[in-house]
Amino acid sequence: MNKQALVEQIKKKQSYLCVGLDTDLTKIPTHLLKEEDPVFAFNKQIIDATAEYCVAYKPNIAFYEAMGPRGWDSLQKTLEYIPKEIFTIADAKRGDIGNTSKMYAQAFFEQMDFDSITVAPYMGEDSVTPFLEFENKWVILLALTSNKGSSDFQHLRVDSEGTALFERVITTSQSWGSTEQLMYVVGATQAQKLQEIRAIAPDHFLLVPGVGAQGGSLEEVSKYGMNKDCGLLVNSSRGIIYASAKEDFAEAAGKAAQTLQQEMAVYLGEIL
Ligand SMILES: O=c1ccn([C@@H]2O[C@H](COP(=O)(O)O)[C@@H](O)[C@H]2O)c(=O)[nH]1
Repeated sequence: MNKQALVEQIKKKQSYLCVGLDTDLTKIPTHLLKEEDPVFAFNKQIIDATAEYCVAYKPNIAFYEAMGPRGWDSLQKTLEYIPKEIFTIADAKRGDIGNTSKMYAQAFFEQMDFDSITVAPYMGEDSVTPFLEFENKWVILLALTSNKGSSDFQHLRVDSEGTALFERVITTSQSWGSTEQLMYVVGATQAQKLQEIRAIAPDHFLLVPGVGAQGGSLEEVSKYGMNKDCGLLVNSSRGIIYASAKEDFAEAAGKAAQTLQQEMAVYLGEIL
């Protein structure tokens, strides 16, 4: 999907919500365990209930890999079920020597037809560029993550001017790909850094996980992170898909997604 189509969806739906499909067999309602593919049965109902409120879905690949071949099958069925106009993110956090990254890129962009993949920047340019060789496919590079451990490396000062490693990741990688194919992950729990990030990356889309279960503020993320195109995809996984553990789980997920979308419409009203 290209940037124009993504921005059009955001305008049309008045939403920059990404629903995280982190489907865990131990957390889904027990009546679904009788289904032939409980994970797909769960995801299907979640997608039906939330599609009108979101512009992206982000299955975290770990939840599917953890189930072995059955998990990959559930992932493929889920991907095929997602409406074509909705942006898809393989949250896989890959990246390796170029020769291997090329294979990861083929797996997620050709075999599975995801629109984007999250990539770790740690191995540098030649580990990232193989993912950038696919038309209308996106790399979402980890910049400043939402977890506590982000302070172990990402905030380290890398020069005498006090530049933080996450800032260097952003400035250096900008020459690897355009704003039409490169986004950055910035955790919602790091909203206080968003103004600094916008100063060095005014035009890139940011994928912002951490609203909901991790306590990030949608208001702060929107206030400091939006750009002229919106420029944000804000993810919530557990806060939406496990809004209820009972038979009404899909209805509850739809309501949780709608609540976030309605708040987003207010913030979007100020710029689009
Ligand atoms: O910095 C990061 C990068 C990725 N994630 C992923 O996003 C979702 C968040 O799930 P919640 O249930 O809404 O907390 C999950 O897949 C993480 O692996 C992140 O949280 N932070």
